[in-house]
Amino acid sequence: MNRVPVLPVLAGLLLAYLLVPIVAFAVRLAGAGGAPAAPGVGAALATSLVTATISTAVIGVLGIPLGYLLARRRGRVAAALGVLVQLPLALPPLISGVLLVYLVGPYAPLGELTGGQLTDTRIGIVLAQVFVAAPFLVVAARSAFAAVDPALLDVAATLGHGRLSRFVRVALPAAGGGIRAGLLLSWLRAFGEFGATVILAYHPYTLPVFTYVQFGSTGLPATVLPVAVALLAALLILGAADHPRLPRRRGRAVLPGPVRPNGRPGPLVGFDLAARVGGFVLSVAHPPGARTIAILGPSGAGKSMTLRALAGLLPARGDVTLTGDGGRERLAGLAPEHRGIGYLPQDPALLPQLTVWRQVLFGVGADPAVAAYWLDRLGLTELADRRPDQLSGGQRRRVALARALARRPRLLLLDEPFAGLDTPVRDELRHELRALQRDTGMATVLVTHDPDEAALLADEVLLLSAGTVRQQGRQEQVYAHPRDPRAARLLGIRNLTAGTVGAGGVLRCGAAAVCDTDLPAGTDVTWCVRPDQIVLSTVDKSDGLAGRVVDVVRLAAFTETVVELPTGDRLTATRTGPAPKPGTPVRLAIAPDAVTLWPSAQ
Ligand SMILES: Nc1ncnc2c1ncn2[C@@H]1O[C@H](COP(=O)(O)OP(=O)(O)OP(=O)(O)O)[C@@H](O)[C@H]1O
Repeated sequence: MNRVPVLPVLAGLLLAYLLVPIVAFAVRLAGAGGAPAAPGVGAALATSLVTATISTAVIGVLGIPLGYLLARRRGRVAAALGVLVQLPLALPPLISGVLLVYLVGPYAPLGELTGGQLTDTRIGIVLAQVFVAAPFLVVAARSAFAAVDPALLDVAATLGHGRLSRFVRVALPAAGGGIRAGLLLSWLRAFGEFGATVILAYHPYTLPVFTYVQFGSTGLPATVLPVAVALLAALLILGAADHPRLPRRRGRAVLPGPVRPNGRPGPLVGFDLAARVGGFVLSVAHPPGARTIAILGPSGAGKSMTLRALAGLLPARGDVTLTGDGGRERLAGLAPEHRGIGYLPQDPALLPQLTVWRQVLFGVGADPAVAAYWLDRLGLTELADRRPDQLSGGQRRRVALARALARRPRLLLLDEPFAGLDTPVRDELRHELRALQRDTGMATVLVTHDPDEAALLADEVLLLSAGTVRQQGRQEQVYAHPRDPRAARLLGIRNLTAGTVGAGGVLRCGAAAVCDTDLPAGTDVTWCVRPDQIVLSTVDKSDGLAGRVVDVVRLAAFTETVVELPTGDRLTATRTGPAPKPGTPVRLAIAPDAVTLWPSAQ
């Protein structure tokens, strides 16, 4: 049995219902050999075209900012306003007209003030059309602005763009498609407006009012011409709006000679910040003494929030200080556009409509010669005329970096800048950033999950967990002496093993002594040793920890050998030479001073 194609049938039914009256009208018109004359139809059409266009302009100028603000604001007031602006859509237009009489009618204050000019004039028609048609634009603009990636606006702020500039240069182009659709709907609604207009401005006739008058006085035949004119005008406008927009042709970017920015060392960074977002409380501090800081921590620890607070994008109590040649500068209270801080969020947040070259010049005060230098340095010069959708992930991140650097920021904030990139690109970019830090002395705060990346790119490490600092200090110091097992885990330190201090303060693992401690016997501890500090041997020795190889992982530069001890604990040792096969009995020698231990109470 053939199944009925349900969806096409349903869609076809509605389509037929929408189109058949128009087709029937066209057939009738053709059969009659034209439409009888309708004196005044030209003037009515002109009135409708002019007033609909003026109304749409008014709606655009006022409604686009309203849609933007409604999309950006949260809370009950914004939600209530969002509902209220849609009210004219729900009201019968006649009632909208009656309501408007209370505002602009001849006996209302505004009507009296203007000598009755607001009714039965073209102004009256525009007022009626704006009231009824504005919600179409506001609703469309609001959802278009709500869909704009907030990271675009954040980055624009850190690139020096104030509120108005962010609206005009970032939000408007990004929401352009939705706004255009809203403006078209508003125009069409204004063009076809009848109910409110008939109450507020019966004269001069608009096309719908003219048609109604013709129908009432002479009957259906007299409406043929106005109906034909209205259909033609609406079709022409719809056709023009649907016309594919030709891509703007731009010449190739002409880059100036690159100029290397001066290499003055950046400021020392310090901060003491507290913020609350929803139920999450952030409290982070770092004394001003470092130029390159890495923030490490598990997912959800508050790392990105810390960067946003540093950039001024997240309201926070406390202060950020930059200490340089000119003394100590406090940033508290400064808007992000005035902080002079470069910010790279997890997403590169490139503006979709701009080429690479325009992208790197987007920052306020970006120096073209310096921008050309960074494009060259980051291998992007050949890509200067491409748009973001024509770039790879690594290239996009490079562009975002060049864009931030073209403004010569005092401090660069990087939120997991290399996450998701493949290993060669990640390594290349990491080393590029390290070279950049070395060459320019630029201050950076880097958020990362990767302890190796932190070690490569920062002198200081800040370990964050659940919104608070667990440990902070010089990178080598923190790596050598994690404060507790949790900090060790955050640093990616392996070989964390539980044990108990034995007689004479000796820590044993099974029968073998690991190291001496000054702890009383019976103290439970967690101890660790770095994999590269374990010497693994297969010769039959009596000293060291006996165990059996359970796994061998051959990495590019070395081999990891996982050894299971008689206690069931597993230790990993790294070596560069060949590794014993799984199952081989081995001995592990550990220098006592390579062991770090923490009493379990910590
Ligand atoms: N708008 C919000 N409302 C409520 N809680 C939020 C909001 N934004 C973030 N959070 C919470 O704040 C905490 C910190 O978020 P943050 O983005 O700083 O984490 P993170 O350390 O950068 O994590 P990741 O490494 O996964 O990016 C998280 O627990 C998150 O769920």
